Amino acid sequence: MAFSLVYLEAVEVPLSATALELIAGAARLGDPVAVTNHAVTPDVVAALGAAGVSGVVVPEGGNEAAQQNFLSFETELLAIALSETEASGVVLPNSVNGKEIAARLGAKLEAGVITDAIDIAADGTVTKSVLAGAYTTQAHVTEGPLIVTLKGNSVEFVAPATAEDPDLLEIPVEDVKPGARIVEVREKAESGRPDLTAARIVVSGGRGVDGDFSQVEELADALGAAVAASRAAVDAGWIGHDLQVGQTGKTVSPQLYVAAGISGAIQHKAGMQTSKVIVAINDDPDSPIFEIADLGIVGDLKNVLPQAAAALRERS
Ligand SMILES: Cc1cc2nc3c(=O)[nH]c(=O)nc-3n(C[C@H](O)[C@H](O)[C@H](O)COP(=O)(O)OP(=O)(O)OC[C@H]3O[C@@H](n4cnc5c(N)ncnc54)[C@H](O)[C@@H]3O)c2cc1C
Repeated sequence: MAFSLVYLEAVEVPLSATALELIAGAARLGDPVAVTNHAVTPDVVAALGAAGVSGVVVPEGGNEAAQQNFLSFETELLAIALSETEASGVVLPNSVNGKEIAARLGAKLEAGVITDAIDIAADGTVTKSVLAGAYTTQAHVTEGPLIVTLKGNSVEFVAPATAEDPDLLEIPVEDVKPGARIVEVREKAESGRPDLTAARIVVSGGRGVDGDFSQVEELADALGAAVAASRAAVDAGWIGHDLQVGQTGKTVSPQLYVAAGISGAIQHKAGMQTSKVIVAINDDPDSPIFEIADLGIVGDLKNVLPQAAAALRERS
């Protein structure tokens, strides 16, 4: 049987559900060989063997270089592991880092990359859920080994009847020349507001805020709510990406979602339409956001938001 690689970001005993699902995904393509960017203990190797992994690849001499190299170290490690094992594909987690490594590896090897996979078939056909789950598509790479990032909870892991006794291969990773260097790490200041995905109330602003989130924040603070945003507001640089709601942002389902100056594009709705009560504030009465709103206020958010915040403060 041909080999496949599975990239594991962290491996410890017991193996996480994510690691086991990734191993199961890789096993569809071949005999799985685990690759990780740090040294592993014998009990980790044994646990990987029990999960059906036939080989474990780690960097020789540890991963000190990995800390400085913005994932080019991991990319290089996987590229060498691919050439050593002649694996038919690499399965990575569908995380930010997993996708970044997949993209770098694809560019380096001129190989096809498929992200957001929910299934992998033995012939390399990959199933993806797209447009906020509205469609399922199947894709096949046409160049190089298959590089795929697999979403969590999509492939079931079944423990093999017999454990493997994996070989541990330490690969020297050289010549990783960083194109950039981290010069300072600053902790983000706490906003004091609830975490967006756990908040019971969310006040969200879109392009309609026109660069000024202060009134959105004022209403959020009067309600004890989290602040969120549409992608238009995030792309304009008015607020951080971590607060984006929607298909390519966070999915929220609070008791109350206030959408101010947001038109209600399908990609935004994908992240908030299961909210219990939706209040929309928009100056265009024909805006699609009103189709899903429980309460619609047609008006300029610059008038509506401060009035709502003042009324709430009077009550408290
Ligand atoms: C692959 C893909 C993924 C995407 N992922 C996301 C995602 O995760 N999240 C997301 O949000 N979008 C996403 N988008 C973008 C999405 O299609 C929309 O472009 C975006 O949601 C629009 O943001 P908006 O509603 O803030 O802006 P607009 O659509 O421009 O709407 C602004 C609204 O504000 C109203 N308005 C203007 N001024 C005022 C005022 N003073 N008072 C009251 N109302 C006012 C306008 O009437 C309008 O309805 C994605 C798009 C693609 C193609």
